[in-house]
Amino acid sequence: MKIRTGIGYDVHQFAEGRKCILGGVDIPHTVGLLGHSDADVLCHAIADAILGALGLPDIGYYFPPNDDSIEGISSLDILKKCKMLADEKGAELQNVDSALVAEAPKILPHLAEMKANIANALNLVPEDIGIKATTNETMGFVGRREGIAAMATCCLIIHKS
Ligand SMILES: Nc1ccn([C@@H]2O[C@H](COP(=O)(O)O)[C@@H](O)[C@H]2O)c(=O)n1
Ligand SMILES: C[C@@]1(CO)OP(=O)(O)OP(=O)(O)OC[C@H]1O
Repeated sequence: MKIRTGIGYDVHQFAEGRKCILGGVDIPHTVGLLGHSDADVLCHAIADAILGALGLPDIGYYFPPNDDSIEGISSLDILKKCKMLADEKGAELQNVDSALVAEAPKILPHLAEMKANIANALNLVPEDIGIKATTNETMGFVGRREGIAAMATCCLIIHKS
């Protein structure tokens, strides 16, 4: 048995006319997030944390940004793929922890729904999913409201030798 951890980080910029989807929740906001996918920066950081813990290549390897067939893909489906890859490796995901850095929108009112979505995609329970949010105290690109950053960690147990 092996215990492994992973870390993931992602950034998406704000853009007019896009949705602001975080943890699979379409959060009402004046601008949305730009991306080839649904641009769910939180799910992308979590996906990379899981892939890292599995010793696999990163999200862009499995979901190339130049692949037209995945344009607009739901990042919850990306998490489902990560769960499948974990299953194939005999890995049991234990928990995910994460942090969003954004001046706006307010994340707190949506936390429960976000945790439920992510837990559902990964076949975990909401208590296994940590999500924190903080502003960047007006500093840097996040502080200027140009985008959102997310970071995530995870822990898993690999049962196969
Ligand atoms: N986008 C955000 C940012 C923050 N929160 C919540 O507000 C608390 C205080 O944030 P500070 O950056 O001022 O320390 C933070 O702990 C979160 O609970 C939020 O919901 N959405
Ligand atoms: C899933 C992908 C697919 O294009 O999503 P993007 O919206 O391009 O987001 P990014 O975090 O820049 O890179 C991950 C990509 O693989």
